Amino acid sequence: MAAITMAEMWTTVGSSIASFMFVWTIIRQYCPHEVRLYLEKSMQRLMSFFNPYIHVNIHEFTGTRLNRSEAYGAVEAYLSTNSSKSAKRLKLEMEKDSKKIVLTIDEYGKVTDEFQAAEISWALRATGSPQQSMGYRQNSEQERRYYQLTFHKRYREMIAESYLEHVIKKGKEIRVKNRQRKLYTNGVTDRFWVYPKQSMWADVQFEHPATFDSVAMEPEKKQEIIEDLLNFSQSKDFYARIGKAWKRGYLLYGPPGTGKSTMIAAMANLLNYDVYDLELTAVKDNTELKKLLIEITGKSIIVIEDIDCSLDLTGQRKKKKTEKETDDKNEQEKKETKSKVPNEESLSKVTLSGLLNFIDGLWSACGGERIIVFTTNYVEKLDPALIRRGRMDKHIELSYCTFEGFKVLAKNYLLVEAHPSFETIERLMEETKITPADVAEALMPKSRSEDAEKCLSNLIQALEEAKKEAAMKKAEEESREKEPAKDDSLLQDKKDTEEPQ
Ligand SMILES: Nc1ncnc2c1ncn2[C@@H]1O[C@H](COP(=O)(O)OP(=O)(O)OP(=O)(O)O)[C@@H](O)[C@H]1O
Repeated sequence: MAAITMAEMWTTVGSSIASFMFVWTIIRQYCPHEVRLYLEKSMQRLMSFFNPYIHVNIHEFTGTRLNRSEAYGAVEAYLSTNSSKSAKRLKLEMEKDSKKIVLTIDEYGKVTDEFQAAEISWALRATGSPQQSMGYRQNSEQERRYYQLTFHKRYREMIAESYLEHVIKKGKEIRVKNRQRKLYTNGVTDRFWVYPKQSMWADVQFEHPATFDSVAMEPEKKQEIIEDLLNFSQSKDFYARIGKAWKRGYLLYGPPGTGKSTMIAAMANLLNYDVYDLELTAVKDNTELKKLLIEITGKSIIVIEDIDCSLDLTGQRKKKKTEKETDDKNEQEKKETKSKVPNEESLSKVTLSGLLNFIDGLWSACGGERIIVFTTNYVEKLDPALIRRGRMDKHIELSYCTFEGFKVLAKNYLLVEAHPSFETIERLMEETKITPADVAEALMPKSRSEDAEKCLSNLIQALEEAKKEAAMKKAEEESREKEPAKDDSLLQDKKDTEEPQ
C-alpha cells in the first residue's frame, strides 16, 4: 500500500472541513428552528467530548455594579507575581506617584501556573467590539475585560475546592502589601451632579515619614503602644470569639507640639493602614456622619483631631468659654483654642449621641479592622461618656519632652548618642518644661555650617530662655495672687476710717 504523503493528508482534511461547512450552512438555512437547536447542542456535546478543557471567566465588572470586581483585582495581583516569568505579552503599570513597576499580562496574553501538579493557564481577554479607528484600537463602552482560567476537566474538583481559593487569598495578600496607602479627608463635594450637597471623602497618597523610631518618648511607653497596636491587628479571631467589633479607640492628649499628629502617622505606618481625617464641622448631621462611616474601608485609622474644639459635644463648652473670657489666667489657653474652634456659623448638627453611635453603633462594625483616634489638648473638657474605657480603650498622654525623649531626637536629628553637653541638658529639662516640637526646632540645623555642637548649644539656649520665661510667669502670678489681698486690706482700712466712732 502506497504511503499517504503529508500533502495528501492536508488535502483530505481541507476537503472534509469544506464539505462539513457546506452541509452545516444548508442545515442552518433550511432546517426548522427546533431541529437546528438540537443539532447545535449535539455538536457542542461532541466538541466537548473531544475538548477536555474547562474555562472559568472572571469579569472585571459584573451586572450593574460600578465597582471593579474584587475577585478580578485579586486575580490581577496574583498573576502580576508570576506573569513576568512565563507570559510573553506583558504590560507595564505604575501607580500614580508610586516608584514601583508592576508587570501584568496584557490583553490576549497568556500565563501558565502550576498547582498540586496540575497545569493551569490564564489569559486576559475582552468581550464586545473594540472600536477600530485609523488602525489604532480604542476602548469602547461595550468592551469588558475578563480573565479566563483554563484547565483539564480531571482537575475540576481541585480547582473549585482549593485552587481558586488559593488564588484569591494570595492575590488579596499581595494587594495589601503593594497598595499605596491613602489619606482621606471629608469636605462638601463640589461635584455639580451630587445634589443635595453633602460631605464626601477625598483622598491623596499618604506619605508621612514618621515611624515609632522618630517619636520622642520613653522607650517603655513607646514599646507598650507598639505592642498594643500589633496585638490589635492580629486579633481578628479573638474579637470574633468575644463577639466584639474589631476596632479599638485611642485618646491622645497633651499640650500642643507634643507629637499627637506624629504619633498617628507612626501608627498608620506601623500597621500599614489608611488614614481618614474626619473634619466633624464639615458634616451636616448624624445621617451624613453615618454615610461617611459606611464608606470607610477596613485597615484604617479614623482621626478626629482636637475633639474638644470640633463641636459643642460637652454641652458645657459655651458656658466655659464665657467664664474664660474674664479669666486672665487662661489667656494663653484661650488664644490656642480660638484658632481651632469652628466658626460660630458652622451648620453642623452632629450631636454627642450621633458621634457615640459613629464610634460603637451597629454601623461601626461594617468594614473590618479599624482604629479610632481622638486628639485633644484639654482632656478635662471632654464628656466622660465620649472617652470612657471600651470606647476610647487606651488613653495616651503625650507630654513635655523628657531627657529620654531628647536622646531620641538627638540621635535622629544629629546622629549623636552621647555628648558632654547632655548633662546640662538633662538638668535643665528637669527644671523646665519644653515641648518635643521646641526641642526638634532647636536641634534642626539652620544652615550647612551648623554642626551638632552648635545645635546642642542652641537647645541649651532655648532651655535657659524657657526657664527664665517660666520664672517670670510664676513671679507675675504670685504678685497677682497677692494683689486682691492687698486690695482687701486697703478696703478694710478705708472701712475702718469711715466707720463712726
Ligand atoms: N514626640 C515627638 N517626637 C518627635 N517629634 C515630635 C514630637 N512631638 C513633636 N514633634 C515635632 O514637632 C512637630 C509638631 O508636632 P505634632 O504636630 O505631632 O504635635 P501635636 O501634639 O499634634 O500638636 P497640636 O496639638 O498643635 O496639633 C512635628 O512635626 C515633629 O517634628
